Amino acid sequence: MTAEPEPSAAEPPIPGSPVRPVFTLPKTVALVGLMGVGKTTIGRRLADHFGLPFVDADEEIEKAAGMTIADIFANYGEKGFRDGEQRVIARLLEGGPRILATGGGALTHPLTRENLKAKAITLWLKTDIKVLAKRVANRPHRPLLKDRNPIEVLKEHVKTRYPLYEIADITVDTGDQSHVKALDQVVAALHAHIMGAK
Ligand SMILES: Nc1ncnc2c1ncn2[C@@H]1O[C@H](COP(=O)(O)OP(=O)(O)OP(=O)(O)O)[C@@H](O)[C@H]1O
Ligand SMILES: O=C(O)C1=C[C@@H](O)[C@@H](O)[C@H](O)C1
Ligand SMILES: [Mg+2]
Repeated sequence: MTAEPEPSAAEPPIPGSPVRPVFTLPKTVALVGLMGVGKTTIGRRLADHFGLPFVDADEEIEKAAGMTIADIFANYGEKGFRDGEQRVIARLLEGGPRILATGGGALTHPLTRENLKAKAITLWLKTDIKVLAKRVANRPHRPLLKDRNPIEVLKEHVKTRYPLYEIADITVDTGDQSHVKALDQVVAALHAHIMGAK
């Protein structure tokens, strides 16, 4: 599959494209949800929309550890990874508003849940696991999928993680739509949330 080009801040709006509301985000927006749902790719577009910095917890963990996520899992196990992830997310929640893409399992750590809930607007990106299974197939960098059938892993995650994602302030089901449409949904949901909170 060819990756979609990342949006550029310098690009003019496409004539006839939907006009998205522009408003200010009072705090960091943290995207949570299963692997492959779009936290990174929609997160980048969301940051571009608001002119805010984008940070990806998975990338920051790799930078901090000086190794890939697969190697962290191999050397320290999932528990070691979650502890590192907890510290990195705590650091990323300090400072001004930004868009934060979390890792799919970040909310399994109680301190990460607490911290995200206290310091960010949490937004659960959700879509059918059949769509996710197609997206994550043949991507060897996710250690939890190594030698496993993606749909089986995703079914397990629905059972164990959906109750955790339910703590999110906002839920957006993006279906199998394009990134552009998914971004519109996310911006509209944030707008409604922030207006409702005023
Ligand atoms: N709404 C969408 N429409 C089309 N493709 C999408 C959409 N969302 C994500 N994808 C594609 O699915 C793949 C995974 O997306 P992405 O890396 O953003 O997921 P993620 O939630 O960050 O996953 P992880 O938890 O593993 O980091 C990418 O190839 C991305 O382009
Ligand atoms: O769903 C998960 O537990 C994971 C998702 C990825 O974002 C990475 O954080 C890592 O591969 C673990
Ligand atoms: Mg990601």
